[in-house]
Amino acid sequence: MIEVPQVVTIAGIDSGGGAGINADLKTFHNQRVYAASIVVGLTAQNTYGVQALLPTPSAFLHEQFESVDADFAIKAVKTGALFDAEHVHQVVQELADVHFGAVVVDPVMVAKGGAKLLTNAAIALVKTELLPLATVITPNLEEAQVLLDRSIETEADIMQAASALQALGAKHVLIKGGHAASATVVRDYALFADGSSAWYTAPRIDTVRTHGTGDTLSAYITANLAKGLDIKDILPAAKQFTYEAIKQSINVGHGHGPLNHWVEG
Ligand SMILES: Nc1ncnc2c1ncn2[C@@H]1O[C@H](COP(=O)(O)OP(=O)(O)OP(=O)(O)O)[C@@H](O)[C@H]1O
Ligand SMILES: Cc1ncc(CO)c(N)n1
Repeated sequence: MIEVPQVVTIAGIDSGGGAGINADLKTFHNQRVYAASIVVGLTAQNTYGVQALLPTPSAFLHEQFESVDADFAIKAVKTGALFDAEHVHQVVQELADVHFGAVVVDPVMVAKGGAKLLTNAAIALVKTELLPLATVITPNLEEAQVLLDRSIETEADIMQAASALQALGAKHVLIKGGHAASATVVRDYALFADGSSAWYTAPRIDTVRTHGTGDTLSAYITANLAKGLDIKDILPAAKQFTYEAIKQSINVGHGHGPLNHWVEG
């Protein structure tokens, strides 16, 4: 029998297939880890945006945690869209009762089309309850600004923001620069638990086909934490994988198209 690392994603489903749990599962498959999924909510969604949301009833969310915990040897977990305060709080409580290993927190707030995937009340709980559990937190620039309630303009601001997120309890911090102003490059910044840091720079790909970029990046990180790789080796590889998945674009959908999860990892 072949041993495979096992992970779980705790997030929302995208009926359009490009983001959320759907992007996670494709990335996990690409990275040859086995993935369970705990569905926090459903979205009626396509590459234009989110048309409707349906959070999972709490009792059923609990059943999913029990089912996954009872059977699998989960080595790493990823959280994505968590919808509202009740669900954030429940996920935090459920995580305390299971043994899912490394925790990657992708504090998803808004979909590419602009729809909110996290209520304002939930944001406060992500900050106070979920963030302290994070082995790695992966906010984009807007998410970092909202979590810290400050504007982030310069690279010095980004570095200070990463320190502030670490002070709130996240072990490693990766701030993603996909939404920054530069038309030529995209720069992500990592601050590690030991205080060292790194910038990851890639050419900006001129495309609107970026549905699920953040999910793909954080799922790649989760998969490779489950394999026991070092975070400092994982992050540049995660960035490269996401870059190729955007660059080698596929002709699917009419809006913010999905990524190519068949690229070599
Ligand atoms: N146009 C682009 N060209 C190159 N790399 C990009 C581009 N857009 C995003 N990336 C990379 O993709 C990753 C995700 O970044 P981004 O800031 O878009 O995350 P996100 O906003 O959380 O994504 P999502 O919309 O899926 O939530 C980062 O590594 C970023 O550098
Ligand atoms: C369900 C879901 N999760 C996350 C995102 C962000 O990419 C999205 N658009 N939809």
